[in-house]
Amino acid sequence: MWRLALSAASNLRRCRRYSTAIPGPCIVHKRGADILHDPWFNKDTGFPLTERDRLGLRGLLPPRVISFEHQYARFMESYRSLEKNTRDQPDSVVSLAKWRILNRLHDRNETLYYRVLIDNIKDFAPVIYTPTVGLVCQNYSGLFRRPRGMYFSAKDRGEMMSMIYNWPGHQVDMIVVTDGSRILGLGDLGVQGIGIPIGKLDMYVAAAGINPQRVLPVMLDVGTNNQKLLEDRLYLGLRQHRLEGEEYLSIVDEFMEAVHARWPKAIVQFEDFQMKWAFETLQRYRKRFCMFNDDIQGTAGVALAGLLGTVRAQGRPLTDFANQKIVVVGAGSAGLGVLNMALQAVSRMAEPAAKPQFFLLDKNGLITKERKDIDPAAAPFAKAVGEIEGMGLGEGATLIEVVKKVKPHVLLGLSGVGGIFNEEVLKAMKESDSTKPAIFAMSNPTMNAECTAVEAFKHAGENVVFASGSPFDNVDLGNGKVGHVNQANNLYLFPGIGLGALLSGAHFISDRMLQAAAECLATYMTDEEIQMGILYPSINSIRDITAEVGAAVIRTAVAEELAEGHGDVGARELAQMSKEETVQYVVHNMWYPVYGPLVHEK
Ligand SMILES: NC(=O)c1ccc[n+]([C@@H]2O[C@H](COP(=O)([O-])OP(=O)(O)OC[C@H]3O[C@@H](n4cnc5c(N)ncnc54)[C@H](O)[C@@H]3O)[C@@H](O)[C@H]2O)c1
Ligand SMILES: O=C(O)C[C@H](O)C(=O)O
Ligand SMILES: [Mg+2]
Repeated sequence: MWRLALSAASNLRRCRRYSTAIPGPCIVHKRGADILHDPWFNKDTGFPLTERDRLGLRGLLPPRVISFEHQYARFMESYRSLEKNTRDQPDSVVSLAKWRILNRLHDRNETLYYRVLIDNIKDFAPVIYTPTVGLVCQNYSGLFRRPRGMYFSAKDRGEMMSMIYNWPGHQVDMIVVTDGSRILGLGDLGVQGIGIPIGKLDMYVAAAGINPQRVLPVMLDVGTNNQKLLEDRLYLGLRQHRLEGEEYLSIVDEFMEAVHARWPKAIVQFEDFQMKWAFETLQRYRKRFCMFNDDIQGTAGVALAGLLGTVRAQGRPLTDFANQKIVVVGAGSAGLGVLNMALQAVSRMAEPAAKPQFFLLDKNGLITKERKDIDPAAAPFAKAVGEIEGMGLGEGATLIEVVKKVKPHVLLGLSGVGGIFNEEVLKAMKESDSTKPAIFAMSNPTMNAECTAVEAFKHAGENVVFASGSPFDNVDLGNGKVGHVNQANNLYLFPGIGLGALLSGAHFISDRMLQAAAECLATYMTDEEIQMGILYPSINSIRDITAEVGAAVIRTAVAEELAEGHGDVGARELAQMSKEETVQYVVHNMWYPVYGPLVHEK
């Protein structure tokens, strides 16, 4: 039954390539230059003669028809020559030049753009995503040429319900929204933070096969507290300090209601909100809308999968996770998200009396119950002083003191502070109680990483398991040995969480759906890979892992009776699918960039 629905769905999808959600003839209603200027329809020199004739394109293009493959090769050639020609220039200049050439293609021809992105994801992810996206956000006002996505500002109060209809796409499946208040580890970048939703949604298209016509990057511009930006004459956002309290929430409320009114089934991913609003909005909306916070929940799942991998790497059973001493540096949305999920995992796998050995530090050092004005979200992880004074530790102990005294199995950074795992701290990790100590320097972009891969292997020893949020090259340890670098980045989960939630039709995203996503990622790697220190799959197989994660999310939604189905495939059909069939169903729903016909053949 669902197979029928599947083939109907895939026919419809082919049709949708050019006709949005409306079934019927796959014919473009635009003509002439309007088609060439629409990146969704544009094929550049690839329009066949029949289309040139019938769509009023004759004479608007050079006469020779160039195949898609040829166009692809031409683009890659210009990209490679740009790499060659900029070899001696500073990294930031090269990165921005690469971003520009990709962005220009994105603006002109989406089909070709997404194909080169999918096929070269390992090379291009660092350009459209972390680390270059950070640089792009920092320079956004100067780089701005064409708008992408939607901007709702504090000045739009009361107007959002009508503004949302200004978006030209009929259907939106996936929205990534930010208020720009904590962009990677770069702080408050105001309206310039729009680069993050754009980059995340590019990953949604590449990894999850979300149709690019159905994605919507959103900036909620409620002002900025970044004085430099407020004084920058090129700054494109509101020149006012950030709204606070109820004023702030009323803007986010209005936006969420407008989105829900127009696209009730769209998934909304909150991204790079400062901690207080990250937690507050998650709590406020998570049962009312199908939404999640990637920095809290996506990051947690990826980190947990990596942490379970480090237990396997030590040759220990997974239940030993409960005994791992984990030092988390950074008590923000990401660090607390990780600890909350790790706590849930411990309580699932260990004796009820098991006491997780988590140590949490923020900018004021080790957090204990003696901490004044402790953030309620951090309170469950604050150490009782009696528990640690025997180790010679107390409130506010420094990172080096904690590492020396605790001898942790894992040192995990989500602090946003570059280089905080300095030589002394890394050397202290040599005394870890683990045979394979793990160092996770998860802060982004690269310059904010707590340490580099080279530093970790050099100072903490060659047997460490290393992961970073932004990519580093593997490290040559000499004698043919390689120090493997893992990218512990939420990109391994958010596309599958979003796609799984969408296809399940669940009206909210439950903890168990998120746990299923993390467990799926954790079990993806073989023992052999794990032994080599490889905790996550290659980013080249991101579509594959996303299909598995998406299926795990759907199956959990079904098991929890939250799934309502999507399109032609109802809850009952989802429930009848085997695990493999669910994966196939997800794969079938992934959009893939090819030039489709724009006119009927006669
Ligand atoms: N790899 C990933 O997938 C991933 C996901 C989410 C966030 N991140 C990164 O994590 C970082 C933090 O994100 P967040 O949302 O939690 O930010 P946040 O602002 O909510 O939290 C930052 C935390 O770090 C602490 N901190 C600051 N300076 C410190 C110091 N010197 N020593 C110890 N702690 C210190 C702060 O007190 C705060 O608790 C960012 O760089 C972000 O890019 C990475
Ligand atoms: O954007 C990323 O690369 C990961 C994460 O969401 C972050 O905020 O750093
Ligand atoms: Mg983020």
